[in-house]
Amino acid sequence: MEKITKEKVEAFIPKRKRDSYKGTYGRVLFVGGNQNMGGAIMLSASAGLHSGAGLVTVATHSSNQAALHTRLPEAMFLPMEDLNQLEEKIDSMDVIVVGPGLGRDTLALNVLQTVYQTAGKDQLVLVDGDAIYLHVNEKLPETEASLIFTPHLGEWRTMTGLPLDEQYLETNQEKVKELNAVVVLKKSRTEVYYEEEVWQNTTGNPAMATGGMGDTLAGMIGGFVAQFDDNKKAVLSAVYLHSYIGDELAKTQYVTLPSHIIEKIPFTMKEFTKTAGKLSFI
Ligand SMILES: NC(=O)C1=CN([C@@H]2O[C@H](COP(=O)(O)OP(=O)(O)OC[C@H]3O[C@@H](n4cnc5c(N)ncnc54)[C@H](OP(=O)(O)O)[C@@H]3O)[C@@H](O)[C@H]2O)[C@@H](O)CC1
Ligand SMILES: Nc1ncnc2c1ncn2[C@@H]1O[C@H](COP(=O)(O)OP(=O)(O)O)[C@@H](O)[C@H]1O
Ligand SMILES: [Mg+2]
Repeated sequence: MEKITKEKVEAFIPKRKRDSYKGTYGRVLFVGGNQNMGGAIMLSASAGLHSGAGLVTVATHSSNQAALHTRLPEAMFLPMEDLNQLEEKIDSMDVIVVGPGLGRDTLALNVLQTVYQTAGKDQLVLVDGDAIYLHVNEKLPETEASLIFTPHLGEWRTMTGLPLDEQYLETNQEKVKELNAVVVLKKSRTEVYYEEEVWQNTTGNPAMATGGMGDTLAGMIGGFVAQFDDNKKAVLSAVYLHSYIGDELAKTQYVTLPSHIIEKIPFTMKEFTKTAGKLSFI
């Protein structure tokens, strides 16, 4: 098992190109947030934007529209209930993050079915939160898209049937192979199962144990894969930076809110490119 370290992540984060524009940094669609959990998808989308995604659209329940526009004017809105609009939008996206606060009802299932059916082989779908639950418990069409799952230990138990005390590296690897996907197994030292490789995070702390923290990580991963050339480097960097920021904040904060992490993402990315205090592009 390889460790994700600061030195590696410093080398992974790309410098922005002088001749670039928002389209260069990816189009990301965030899908989730029912009437009770709009905050989950807003945190996720906010994390994606603060991570550098060029264009962010949020497909969420209509009741969340005003809150989304108030909290995150940079994001575009799409009513999640309109499956035709959702299908049309998916076509032009690079990355789709689905699941935070999605719920588990019929609408949620229809939304996830639409995402799986519509996403193509050049697209990447990150499956988190309630979308993991639905993936395991409901009948869904095969998708052509590449998949990243981001389960916490409870969700991984649901996905694999493995009780916590049987979740060894080897048993996990077998399950990952069956899934044919990348798995980010979230815990105090998060593990990334990427093809044959397993990476272990070296940052993170219990001040981060706050609702919405995983939604935030999903958004960071979505934002990073949309703009990095290499998906593996993107996933590893997001996992590391999310918890690195958590560790920095925990030096002065007893508890860390997801929105505190989100605010720090652009500053920490700048620090990691070792160009702090300079306007440095390539
Ligand atoms: N502001 C918002 O809108 C927010 C919305 N949110 C949204 O809520 C939705 C449901 O997500 P969820 O993770 O809360 O519930 P669920 O899938 O039922 O899993 C719980 C089960 O797993 C277990 N378990 C959990 N962690 C574990 C661990 N580390 N190690 C071991 N076990 C662990 C846990 O165990 P227990 O706590 O009972 O001991 C229980 O059995 C999702 O869409 C999410 O995005 C939240 O993000 C909050 C903020
Ligand atoms: N004790 C801890 N040490 C390190 N990281 C933690 C700890 N508790 C929670 N986290 C991190 O917080 C996130 C929790 O994810 P998740 O349970 O999906 O949150 P939510 O669904 O509420 O957004 C994960 O990234 C996990 O690694
Ligand atoms: Mg979660």
